[in-house]
Amino acid sequence: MSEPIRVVVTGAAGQIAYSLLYMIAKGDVFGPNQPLILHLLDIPLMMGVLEGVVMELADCAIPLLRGVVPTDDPAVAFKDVSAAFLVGSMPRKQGMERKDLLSANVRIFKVQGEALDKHAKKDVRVLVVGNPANTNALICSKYAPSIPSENFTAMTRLDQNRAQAQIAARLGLPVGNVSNVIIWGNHSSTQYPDASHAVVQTDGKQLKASDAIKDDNWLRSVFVETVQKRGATVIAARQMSSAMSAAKAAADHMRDWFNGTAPGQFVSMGVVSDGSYGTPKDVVFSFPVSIKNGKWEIVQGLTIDDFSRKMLDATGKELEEEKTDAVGIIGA
Ligand SMILES: NC(=O)C1=CN([C@@H]2O[C@H](COP(=O)(O)OP(=O)(O)OC[C@H]3O[C@@H](n4cnc5c(N)ncnc54)[C@H](O)[C@@H]3O)[C@@H](O)[C@H]2O)C=CC1
Ligand SMILES: O=C(O)CCC(=O)C(=O)O
Repeated sequence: MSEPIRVVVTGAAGQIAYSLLYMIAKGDVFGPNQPLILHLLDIPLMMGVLEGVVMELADCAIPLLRGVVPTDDPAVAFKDVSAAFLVGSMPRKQGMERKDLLSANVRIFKVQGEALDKHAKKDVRVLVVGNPANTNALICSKYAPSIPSENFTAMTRLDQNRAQAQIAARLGLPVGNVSNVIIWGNHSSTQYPDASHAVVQTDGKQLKASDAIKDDNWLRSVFVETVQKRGATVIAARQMSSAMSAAKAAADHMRDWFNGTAPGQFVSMGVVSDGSYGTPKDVVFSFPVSIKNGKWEIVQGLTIDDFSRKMLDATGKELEEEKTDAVGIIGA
């Protein structure tokens, strides 16, 4: 067994963390041979609740979990961490867009960027879950200049998982038979769930998802809108935002980042854009990536048709606007 690594989860007393902590502690993310010490950050008001979470983690009796550090101090929370799940922030309520959370949440990511810069390992891998995730990740990275910007990512894996599930349901296939669905752009209702490069395994053969579905109209309308609006649909049903599925997606994202993707397979992550596919530079844009040796690379050379071009442009424009708003809020 290797030495324990330190992993921080912020918003540790909240709903997503309640599912996520167990997954991390039992080895779903860093593997069955990687012991870890969990750092749990929340706000002072939540320290009583967090104490209960710490008790439950102890009562899970998980051999890989070698220590738990509950705290309301970012300096303690980010000390020497190798991986950071930045969940802590306010979730939206019914009727809000995720960008309405910018004024409440973006300052959190400035403070946490500064704390990561001072206290975390320089190769820390950061996943921002708290909404609006893409722009929060960008701000976090800006305030952590000593950590490479490619170490900051935003979560669009939940959208990817939702998209795979929709295609699997449409074809009556297990979800594991669907791969390479792409989420482009923002984790918002402008995101572009794109099945045009997706593949499915059916009757022992690999097919393009669009050839199996044979309904391009559905793929460009109902499918896109269902995935774009799924977060709001869950809120309307649960009166709370998605949590179990968000935790699973966060675990999937970080596991693939640490372990890599299979040859030919790609996954979607919000990463600082280099302008690939004509997208705006220096916003956190979700792209298809492949991952090897802990490094992601944007998958290049995919065909972008006129429909896709419009969708990429719309979500890119929203990200540029959010960036301007965020800079305004932080500067104010
Ligand atoms: N990117 C994605 O796909 C998804 C993002 N989300 C977002 O994740 C965030 C968390 O959602 P939930 O866990 O359901 O919310 P929650 O309200 O149950 O928990 C949030 C926790 O964060 C804590 N918190 C607030 N400010 C903090 C700070 N400065 N430092 C540390 N902790 C802080 C709160 O005290 C609370 O315990 C929300 O912004 C939500 O919109 C949720 C689902 C999917
Ligand atoms: O939609 C929301 O704001 C709730 C959480 C979320 O981001 C999601 O479910 O996709």
